[in-house]
Amino acid sequence: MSPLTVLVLLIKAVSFAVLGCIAYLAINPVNRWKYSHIPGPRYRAIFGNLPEFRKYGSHEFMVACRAKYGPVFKLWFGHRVWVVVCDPDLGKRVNYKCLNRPQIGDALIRGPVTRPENKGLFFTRDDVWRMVHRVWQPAFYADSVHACAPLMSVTSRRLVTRLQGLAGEGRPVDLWREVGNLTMAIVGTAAYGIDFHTFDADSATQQQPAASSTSVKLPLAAAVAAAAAAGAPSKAAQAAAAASHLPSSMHSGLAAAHVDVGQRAVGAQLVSSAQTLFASMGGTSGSIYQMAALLLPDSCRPLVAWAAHTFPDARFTAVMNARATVSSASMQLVQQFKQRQQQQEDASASDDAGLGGNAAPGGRGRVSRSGGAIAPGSFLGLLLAARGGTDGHGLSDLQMIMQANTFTLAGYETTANALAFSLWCISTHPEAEARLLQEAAAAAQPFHAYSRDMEQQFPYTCAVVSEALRLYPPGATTIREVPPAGRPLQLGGYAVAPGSSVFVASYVMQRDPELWPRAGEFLPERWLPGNEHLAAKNAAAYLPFGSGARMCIGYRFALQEVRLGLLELLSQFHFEVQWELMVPPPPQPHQQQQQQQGVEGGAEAGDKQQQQQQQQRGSRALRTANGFTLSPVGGIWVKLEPRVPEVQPAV
Ligand code: HEM
Repeated sequence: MSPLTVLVLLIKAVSFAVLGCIAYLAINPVNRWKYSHIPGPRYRAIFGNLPEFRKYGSHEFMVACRAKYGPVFKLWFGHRVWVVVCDPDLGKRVNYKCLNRPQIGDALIRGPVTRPENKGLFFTRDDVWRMVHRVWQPAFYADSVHACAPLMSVTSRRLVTRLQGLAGEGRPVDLWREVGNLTMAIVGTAAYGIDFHTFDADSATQQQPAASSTSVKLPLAAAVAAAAAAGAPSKAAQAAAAASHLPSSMHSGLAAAHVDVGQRAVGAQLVSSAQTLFASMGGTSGSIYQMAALLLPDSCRPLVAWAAHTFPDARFTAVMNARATVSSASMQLVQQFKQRQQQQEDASASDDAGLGGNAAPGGRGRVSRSGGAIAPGSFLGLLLAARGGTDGHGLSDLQMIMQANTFTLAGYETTANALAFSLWCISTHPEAEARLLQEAAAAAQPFHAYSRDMEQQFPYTCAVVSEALRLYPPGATTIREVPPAGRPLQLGGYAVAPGSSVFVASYVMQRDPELWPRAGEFLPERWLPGNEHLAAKNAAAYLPFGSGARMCIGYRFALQEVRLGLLELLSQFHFEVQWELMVPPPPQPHQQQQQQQGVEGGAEAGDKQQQQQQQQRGSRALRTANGFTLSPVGGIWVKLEPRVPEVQPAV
């Protein structure tokens, strides 16, 4: 055979292989057959239901699918199938029966962080999850959380001071971003005992209204050049480099050159990086590579990861930089903590026994443990004291960094969204605002003094938060994987195959008119005694923090933070929503159908007027996107109106 013939044969073979792959992806025979018994929208090659997710948001598209297909249906995310459950009892079954989440968050990650023992709590599985969960738990015992109440109030008041300054300038502010500065500051003090300086005028994240808010300022652009010239990396730098997928020399440079947890700029860097990471994790928003990794079968992931790391686009680079920033900060926190620990051990070796090796707030002194609870700022002490790492002794630097990353990110985004949504609900419901103010005014300050009995002392405030979390759950779905080695999971008459990804659609259930009286209305009263007629018809229809063993570990902490933040902020300001700066919601699938029917059927003038009114009301709604979390699109723009005590509304 001549070389030319071999070449031609080779080209033909490769062409056939490529065409075969494309045909396989387009037809997707295995998944279509495997899930053919479950109802849902028709399969569309390559993209699946991605266009609908982009147009309406996956959460609103699920609402429409629930109405059309019933409580169990499937959706197509490219090649992949999601089985979606919108029934409270079935949802509970999924969350309680399945322990693990599918590995959907880290499609392009390479290196040691992909090892099961190095994942953050959210993505750990099986025995590693059990070990890591046990390590985290004391930080969220009731006593540990109550101990954080004063610093939550004090930090909220620092935001009040910042907002007072901004109010003087008279320009609108994005409340969502402002409360993001607050929740990141609380992570700093409550978890690490460190002031991240998120409120400093020269540090706090600057905001622009919707049109320009999509551009992300990269905090590391300047540092990368310096990083490249960095010297030999430390062990912890190598660990952090692995966590962020940058060469360790570069990472050690990043740590030295740019991210310094002792510096005032760190707060803005962390907030900006967290925003970049969450914005990219939605599946419909990240880089082209992230999208491809989610749409294509698992077998294509190594190829996509190779392409992403070899020819990174701007968004992928931004995500990598953001990961580097967060990991670099965690790395320094761990290093500093260990140094302080060592100094303390040297200074008082005789005190060591029985104290558990934790640091007090800010790393000064020792933590007092009562009933297993820990003092604020001691999270790293828990990690350091942990046993059960890979060598059976303790957690490695990389494991500690990954857990710290998870605390920082999980503690920032969801809580910021929950507080922003609560403030938005109150700002658009004056009667609820008046009632909340009345409750706040009746209590002696400081609010945090009541942290142990918030529900007795501030029932209406707590009801507002519960109702905001019902309408706008930052975790709009919980996700589980049917155990790959087990039997199919029976869900409402459908056998769901082992290894399937199942989404429990909290957002859909929490707004379902069959499950909630006056489901679409913001009615805090439904959470108060005497209003049982407004309560959920099935308690399992409410799961803003998930359910089962994998439910949110930080729920108590988050509720306390949001309630105190709400009281502190609302006692000082009325927030006037700036509608002209808000991004209007798109027509929803069901509304669009109704409109089309109206036009085709030659609707009367009265109907048109009604439609217009509906549209106007719709444009006064809040546009949300469901990425990794549910968040307000383009922010929540308000004018700050400081309250003057004598004009506080009387009820
Ligand atoms: C209002 C704020 C918050 C909301 C709405 C929220 C919601 C959720 C939801 C829905 C889940 C998944 C539960 C499931 O799959 O059943 C979750 C898990 C988790 N949350 Fe939160 N969360 C909030 C605040 C926090 C805070 C402050 C932290 C603290 C660092 C935190 C840390 C975590 C972690 C580590 C997990 C994974 C737990 C595990 O898998 O064992 N969350 N959260």
